[in-house]
Amino acid sequence: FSQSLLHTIFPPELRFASLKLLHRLLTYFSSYCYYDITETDGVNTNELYNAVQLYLSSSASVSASRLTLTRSPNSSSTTYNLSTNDRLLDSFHGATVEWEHVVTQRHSPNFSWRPLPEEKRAFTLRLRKNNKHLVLNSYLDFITDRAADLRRRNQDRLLYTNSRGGSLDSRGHPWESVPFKHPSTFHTLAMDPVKKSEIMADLLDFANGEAFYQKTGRAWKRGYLLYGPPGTGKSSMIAAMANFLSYDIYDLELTEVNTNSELRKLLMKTSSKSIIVIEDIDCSINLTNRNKKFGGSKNNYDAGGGDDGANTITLSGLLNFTDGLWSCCGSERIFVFTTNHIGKLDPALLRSGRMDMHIHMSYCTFPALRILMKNYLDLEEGDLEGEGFEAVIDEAEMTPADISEVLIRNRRNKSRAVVELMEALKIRAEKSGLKKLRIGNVEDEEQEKRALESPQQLQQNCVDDDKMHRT
Ligand SMILES: Nc1ncnc2c1ncn2[C@@H]1O[C@H](COP(=O)(O)OP(=O)(O)OP(=O)(O)O)[C@@H](O)[C@H]1O
Ligand SMILES: [Mg+2]
Repeated sequence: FSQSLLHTIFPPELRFASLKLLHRLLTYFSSYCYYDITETDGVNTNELYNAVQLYLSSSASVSASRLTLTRSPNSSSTTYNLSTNDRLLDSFHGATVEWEHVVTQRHSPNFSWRPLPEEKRAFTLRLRKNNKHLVLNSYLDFITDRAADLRRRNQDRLLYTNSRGGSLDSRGHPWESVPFKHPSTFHTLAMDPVKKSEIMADLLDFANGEAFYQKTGRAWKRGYLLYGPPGTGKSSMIAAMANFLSYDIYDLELTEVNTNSELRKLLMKTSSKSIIVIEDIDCSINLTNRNKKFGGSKNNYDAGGGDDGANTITLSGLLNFTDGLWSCCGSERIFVFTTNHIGKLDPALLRSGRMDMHIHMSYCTFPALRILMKNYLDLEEGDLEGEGFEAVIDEAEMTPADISEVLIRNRRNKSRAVVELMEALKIRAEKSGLKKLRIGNVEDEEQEKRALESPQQLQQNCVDDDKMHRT
């Protein structure tokens, strides 16, 4: 009505100015004030938007009349969202507020640095002016806490990966995510119980240690290095950690990252309460020389700090990622590196304070075997006594993965499982005993042999040796 009135009264050049004035007047006399919480601030995603969305989805499921329901692929939880431009009333400490979900089409600019989403989304919060102090202080904090709580309790945790190789999705995220549903827990993890409870206590200490980290001036993060042969449960351990603390996992594929600055950007886009994982760190990139640029020319040396202009990723870039100023954007982060060969790693990665805990995932030990037997076959401690497992298990050097293979195969017949496992262990123990014996003897006998044997015989021995090693 006012608009058409304006059109008739004012000449075109004054219309815009008078419209603005009218709007101001209306705002001035209105008893409400409005807060827009947009999905992005132009560059970064707005955490508050996500928090409001989650918070409203919990109360929306009961009180709103029209909702948008979504379920992402593989997820087991439904998300309720306010439909486009729909409203919802909420009350906080006796004050009533109104939320509206505003979605508008974006007029795409002719030129943009990166793809922008087609729609602009925002929540608008309307409340009475005299309740303003409530919102600015406690209501928004309340929503953020509540959302974090909800996320942890009923939403699937997420497994993120940077497999897209540096390109961003339509919302500007470098990470892709799927719901994380790995069933591994500390209960199912077969390892020395004492070491296991040490790790669990360490994790709990970390998660509850905000005040401690604050007091000591340390960034609230922790690093674990898991090392050991393949199939000893390094990946299972990471899943167990995530399930234990209810953290999200960021699985960082280093080979997909081209520059140090890309690495930094990836880090900036991780959320708190998360585990950042780099698997097989010795294989991802050649991390032997701290100063050398990988893939770049050999004469090219990095000054030591993270070099932005470089087209390659360096060890110092990686160290800055875990350790430098950037590592504490956000908080409550756990870094986990895994490797099969700890000897191949640069000492810079191993020095104290960098990776707080080095965890050796060893071949299956007797206490670990007991856990596997209990989980796979429901055999109690007493059932294993007198079977003689203790005598061979350490010698056999079988991984928990190998052992669980045997147990799965025979899970319907417990006694056969025990017998078959015993056989397998004995064979392996014999072999590894033989191997050790040979290695021990090789040095003493080598010269003697050389003197006695013909060149052909010597060659044959080498082939046999090689086969033995491979088996
Ligand atoms: N300690 C363990 N406790 C229980 N199960 C285990 C353990 N170690 C291995 N397994 C079983 O073996 C499989 C392989 O283990 P996992 O992927 O965790 O090994 P890994 O150490 O990460 O190996 P890689 O070095 O090859 O990545 C798992 O699916 C799991 O079922
Ligand atoms: Mg693994």
